Amino acid sequence: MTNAAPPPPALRVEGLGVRYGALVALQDVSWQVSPGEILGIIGPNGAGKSTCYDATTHLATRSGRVWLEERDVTDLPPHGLAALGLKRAFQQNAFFATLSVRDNMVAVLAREAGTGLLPSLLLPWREASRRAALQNEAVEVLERFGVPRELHALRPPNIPYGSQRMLSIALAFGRGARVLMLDEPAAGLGGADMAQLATLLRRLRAEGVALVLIEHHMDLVMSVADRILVLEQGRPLATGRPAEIQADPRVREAYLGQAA
Ligand SMILES: Nc1ncnc2c1ncn2[C@@H]1O[C@H](COP(=O)(O)OP(=O)(O)OP(=O)(O)O)[C@@H](O)[C@H]1O
Repeated sequence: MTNAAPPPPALRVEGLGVRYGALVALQDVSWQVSPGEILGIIGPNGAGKSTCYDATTHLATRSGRVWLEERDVTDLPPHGLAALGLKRAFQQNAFFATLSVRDNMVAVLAREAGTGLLPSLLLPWREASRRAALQNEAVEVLERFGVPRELHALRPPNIPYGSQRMLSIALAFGRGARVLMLDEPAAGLGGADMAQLATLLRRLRAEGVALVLIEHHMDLVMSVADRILVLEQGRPLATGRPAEIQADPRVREAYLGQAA
């Protein structure tokens, strides 16, 4: 038997720290997530979960280092990280409210496909076939993320809330992600939508995507996550498998007890 080295994590962060003036919002936070793994990040309100995302995706001024696979990407800007496959969906839905669901998706796919304006102007027939291909791709991605075809011509504010959340994730994923970071995707979702979300997360994991999930909805995070990191007051409190986290008295005191 050979002792093959384990594959590198899809994303690794080390010693992340963020200050807002005198407030230390995040201090010495390290974690990693592998391809085909779901890491849950939980903690009480104000524990630093979203700040941890901002630090990872370089939306905040921070200390520490970030590696995507084996590449040190600490100094890359957020769009540079996204171009390498580190994608993030935000807590608030963010759409172009005046475009249809499908055209929102087309806009993301077109940006990622990155064809310049000049070829479009000089070769209009090529532009028409490119648009048709993007529209087909948009329909495929939307259906894959559980946004049914009958909603594609509507504007996002006019579709059911559960579909809006799935659309947000589809828009973040775009043409693909190595690492997908979701910030409270289950917020406001009811039973059937929650089940659909859990199925989607498991499917993406099975496809090899590394998922990071900030979530207050304990049933969801405990049922889908492979490992959980608990933050409290900007610091790591515990990491482990869901059952270990649920049994940890420090966590129960800091968070689960409070949530009960
Ligand atoms: N832009 C900012 N300027 C100043 N303080 C901030 C800023 N963003 C976050 N904070 C503070 O940093 C701390 C961590 O906030 P953060 O939003 O990361 O917590 P959280 O764990 O995501 O909370 P929640 O579960 O309520 O979303 C809080 O004390 C918050 O008030």
